[in-house]
Amino acid sequence: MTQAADQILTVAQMQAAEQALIDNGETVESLMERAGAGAADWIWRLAAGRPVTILCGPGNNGGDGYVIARVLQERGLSISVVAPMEPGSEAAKTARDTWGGQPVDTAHGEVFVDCLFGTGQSRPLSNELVGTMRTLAASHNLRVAVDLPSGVDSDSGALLNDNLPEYTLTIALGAWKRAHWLMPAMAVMGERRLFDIGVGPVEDAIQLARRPGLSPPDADAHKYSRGLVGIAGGDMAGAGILAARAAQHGGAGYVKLSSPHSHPDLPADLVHDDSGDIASLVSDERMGALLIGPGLGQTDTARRKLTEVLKSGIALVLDADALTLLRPEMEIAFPGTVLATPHEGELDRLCKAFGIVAEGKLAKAAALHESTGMTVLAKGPDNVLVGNEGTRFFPPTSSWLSAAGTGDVLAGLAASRMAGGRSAFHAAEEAVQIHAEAARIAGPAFSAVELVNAIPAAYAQFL
Ligand SMILES: NC(=O)C1=CN([C@@H]2O[C@H](COP(=O)(O)OP(=O)(O)OC[C@H]3O[C@@H](n4cnc5c(N)ncnc54)[C@H](O)[C@@H]3O)[C@@H](O)[C@H]2O)[C@@H](O)CC1
Ligand SMILES: [K+]
Repeated sequence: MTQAADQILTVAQMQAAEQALIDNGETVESLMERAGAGAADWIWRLAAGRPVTILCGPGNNGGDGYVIARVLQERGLSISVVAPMEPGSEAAKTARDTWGGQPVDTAHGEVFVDCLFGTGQSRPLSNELVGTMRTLAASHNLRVAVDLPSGVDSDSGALLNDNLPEYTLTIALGAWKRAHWLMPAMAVMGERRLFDIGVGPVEDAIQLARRPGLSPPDADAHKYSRGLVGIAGGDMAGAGILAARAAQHGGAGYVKLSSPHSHPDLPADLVHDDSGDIASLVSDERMGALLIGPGLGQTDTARRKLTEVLKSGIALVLDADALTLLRPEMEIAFPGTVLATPHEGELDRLCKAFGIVAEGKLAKAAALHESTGMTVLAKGPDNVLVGNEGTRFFPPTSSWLSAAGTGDVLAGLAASRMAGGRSAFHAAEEAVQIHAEAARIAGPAFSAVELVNAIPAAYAQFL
C-alpha cells in the first residue's frame, strides 16, 4: 500500500500529481496559497518575531515566496522581499499583486527564505544570482529553503553551482523530491520537513524505507529456527569477525565463520571453521544465509570460493572483495535471493564489469539490479536500495559511520536478517536502519567494534 507521505517524486511525477489535483477542482493559485501558508507557519515559528527576508524568483517557487511574505506580514512580522527577476508565471504574478508590497535591493534580517527556484530549476544559476544568495545567506543567522535550495537539481540531487549556501531548514511542498534524500543536495538542506497539500499516492513512486518492526524470538525458538548465518572469510581475519559479530547481534541464532586461520581474539561464542573449506559451508542444509566478501581477498582461491557460493542457491550477501571479483560470466543460482551491498567505488567497478553506463547512484543501482537480478543496496551517506519490491531511500545516517569496518558490520546485519527469513530487500531495509541507529547510539568517534556493541540497544529501539 502506497503511503503518500513517504513517497518521493520526480519533477514529472510532481507535475502530474499537481495536474490531478487541478483536475479535481484545485487551481495553481489555491495550491500555491496552501503551500505558501504552510511554509509560512514553519518560518513564523523559526523567526519568533524577528525580521524575515524572502528572495523571490520568477516561477511558482517565487510565487510561494510572495504568499509567505503576505501571510507573515499580516501576522505582524517585518518582511523584506528581494526580487532580482520579475514574476513570469500567472500564479506568481497574482501572488505578488496580492502581497502588494515593494521589493528591495537587499536586506539584513534574522531569517533568510530562499524562494528563488524550486522544482523548475533547469540550469545552473548565473554568478550574479549565486552572489545575491550568498550575500543574503551570510547576513541572516537562519536560512530556510522553500521546496528545494536554489541550485539543486530535484531529480538527481546534484548541485548545479559551487559555493551554494547551507540551510537551517528545507520545507518540501506537497511531496518529497529525490534531492531531499540524495547526496550531495541532502547535505546542504539542514532539517527537512514535508508540508502536505493534498497530493495522493503516485504509482511507482520511490518510497522512504519503512521503519523496521522487529520482534523477540518465538517462545519455542531454537538457534536454527532463528537462523544460521555462514560467513565465508579469507585472507584477512578481522573483517570476517566483525561481520560475524554483527550477525550475532542482528537476530540470527547461530553464526559460523569459515576462514583459513585462527585468530587470538576470536570470541568464544563464535563457531569457527579454520579449514576454510567452502564445500562444507555450502552443503550445510540448515544454512539460512551466507555472507561472502569481507576479508575474502582477491586471490584465485577467493574467486573459486565466490563461484561455488554463487552456485549454491543459498540466500547470499555479497560485499567488499566479492563485489570486486564478481563477473557477468559467473553463474548465480537464484539472483532474486542475492543482496549486493556496494559502496560508491564498488558500485562503479561493478558497473564497469557489467558494461553498465549510467549517471548517478540511483541510475547505477537500478541498472545493476536490472542486469543481474540481484537486489542492490548502494550504501554510503545516502543509501539507495533497488530490488523487485521497488526502490527505497533512507534518512541520512551518522557521518561517523565513515570508518573502516562499518561496511562489514552492515553486511553481517543484512545476512542475519536474511537468515531469519527476510527477503534480500527487506533484510537490507532493516539492516540499514539498525546500523544507523547503532551509530546514533554509539555517539561520536566510534570504532567498528563499538558500533557492533551498540547493535543490541539499536535492536531494542525497533522491538
Ligand atoms: N507542483 C505543485 O503542486 C506546486 C508547486 N508549487 C511551487 O512551484 C514550484 C515549481 O514552480 P515552477 O515550475 O514555476 O518552477 P520554479 O519556480 O522553480 O522556476 C521556474 C522558472 O525559473 C526559470 N529558471 C530555471 N532555472 C533558471 C536559472 N538557472 N536561471 C534563471 N531562470 C531559471 C525557468 O525558466 C522558469 O521560468 C515548486 O518548487 C513549488 O515551490 C507550489 O506553489 C504549489 C504547488
Ligand atoms: K527554493
